[in-house]
Amino acid sequence: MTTAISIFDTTLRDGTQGEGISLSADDKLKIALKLDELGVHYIEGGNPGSNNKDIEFFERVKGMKFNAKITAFGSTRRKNSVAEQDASLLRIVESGVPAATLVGKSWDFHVHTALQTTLEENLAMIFDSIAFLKRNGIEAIFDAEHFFDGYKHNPEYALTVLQKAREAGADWIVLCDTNGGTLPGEIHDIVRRVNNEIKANIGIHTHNDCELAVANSLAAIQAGARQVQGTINGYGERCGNANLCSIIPNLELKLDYSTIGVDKLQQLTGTARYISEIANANMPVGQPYVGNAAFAHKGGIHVSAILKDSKTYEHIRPELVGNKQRVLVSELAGQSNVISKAQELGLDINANNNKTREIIDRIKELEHQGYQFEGADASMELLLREAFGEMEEIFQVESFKILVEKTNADMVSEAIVKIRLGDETVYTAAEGNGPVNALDNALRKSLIQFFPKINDIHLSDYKVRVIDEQGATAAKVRVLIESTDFDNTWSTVGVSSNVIEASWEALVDSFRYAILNMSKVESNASENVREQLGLVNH
Ligand SMILES: CC(=O)SCCNC(=O)CCNC(=O)[C@H](O)C(C)(C)COP(=O)(O)OP(=O)(O)OC[C@H]1O[C@@H](n2cnc3c(N)ncnc32)[C@H](O)[C@@H]1OP(=O)(O)O
Ligand SMILES: CC(=O)C(=O)O
Repeated sequence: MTTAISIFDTTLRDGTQGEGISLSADDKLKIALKLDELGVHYIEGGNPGSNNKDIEFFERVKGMKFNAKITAFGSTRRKNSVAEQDASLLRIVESGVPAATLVGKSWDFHVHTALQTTLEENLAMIFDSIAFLKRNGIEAIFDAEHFFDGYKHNPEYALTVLQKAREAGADWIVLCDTNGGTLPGEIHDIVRRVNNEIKANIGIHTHNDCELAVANSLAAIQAGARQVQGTINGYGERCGNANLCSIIPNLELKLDYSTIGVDKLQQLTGTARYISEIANANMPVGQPYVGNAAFAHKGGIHVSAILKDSKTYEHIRPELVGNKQRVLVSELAGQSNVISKAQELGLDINANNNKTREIIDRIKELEHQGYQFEGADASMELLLREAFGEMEEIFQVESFKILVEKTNADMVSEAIVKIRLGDETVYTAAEGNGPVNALDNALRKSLIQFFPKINDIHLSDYKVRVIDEQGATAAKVRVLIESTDFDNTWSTVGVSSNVIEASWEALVDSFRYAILNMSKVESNASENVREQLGLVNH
């Protein structure tokens, strides 16, 4: 019989205390709906005593149906006052939530220094505030701030704090490692002792200042905690909160606890990426379980083995958390990487094909020159298709020219591009706010008449990296361009000692790739041009 662990998500509250994370009420609503789909049990939406955005969020969720309990956050009443008149507690009641978290001090040092009150008054603040929530029919979760530091300095007072919260009717007592400085062994030991002393539902809330928030949460659960608080992608104050994207699968797949269930677990990667988009925070590629590289294999020896059995280099099947295996092709590749990539693209290859060795040699040579294909999936696909003779010559570049004019008021770039499509030669000119933008506009203008869907494509990222720093302004540069058509995103690479040429190379690859993929699904090119380009299936 597996033990159930309650998952308490505080992405919308403690997550927004992370530097660079700021969510509108709309964003919060979208994230709350996504978290509800994932199956977390509590969604802490914010602090209605803090700002109007959070008040708006709670107003808007009032009429909506959630499976999770929408939870409001606040602190115990102010010192020397009464709970019934405390603005923050009143806002919580007005927000109409079924559950609320109240943070209270459990470290005597904080009572003296931060609150500047007596130990007795702090106990009264905790008791009064929890009792007030309970009188208003609200489930009360008590977050014992700095509990572990408090327990280490004055265990008797820290335990009295918990006891007070319990006497007032707290439904959960959550032990917080607020400063994130406690180690897993200490957490395990202290939670076990608390569990023996206090008859209550115990929870854990950790921060990642020693990069131990996940380990500490697991240690607490193994010592008897039954609720874990954390955030998606580990967003949160300073170094962040415990990352639920690691805690949930560790509990479900490694420790045999039940949380959201193994079916919902498959939504984890999608949820993490969706929330990172809304939060406008890039996910680290190597983020465990849900990162793009969590199951990406680069070394030739690894790839050779995973093709025989994925378990050789994967601790779980990526599909269990909604992620997928990826094979990267780079200078560290062996023939297995190329075979795998070619098979993924539906190209006909086998281990004895001499082409494999030629392709690897070419990739290694290009990477030696400065190309980097692991971050340029589309350029890699074009290279492989070309090597296999499966690449239609969609258009040929005959020439391009750029003029840059500086006037008093402005700096304008103009590009003139000459390309051949089938037996037509197309000249176009376009302006842009810089030379690359002008080239992009001119190339787009010449292609759009044949492929109207080009209109949907735009550059979503443009990165330049100096490869040979010693060459200074004569150094080689690598340009990586990311393009998107809203449904798909792809990346291309160009290398040259001239930044415009490198950008042009990446730009041309991006359009070639887009048109190639359009032709597979639906092309808007006129029949005549499609015929000439060999894009028509006879
Ligand atoms: C561990 C945590 O993450 S706790 C949550 C932290 N999150 C936030 O602070 C974000 C939201 N906070 C806010 O919007 C504001 O800080 C507010 C609205 C809560 C308070 O704003 P202000 O009234 O201007 O006070 P300010 O932020 O300067 O100081 C906090 C006050 O709360 C008091 N306080 C701190 N913790 C508690 C507590 N657990 N119980 C009661 N009072 C507390 C402090 O002693 C201080 O009081 P003081 O002004 O008498 O010194
Ligand atoms: C409550 C909380 O966020 C903390 O103690 O870290």
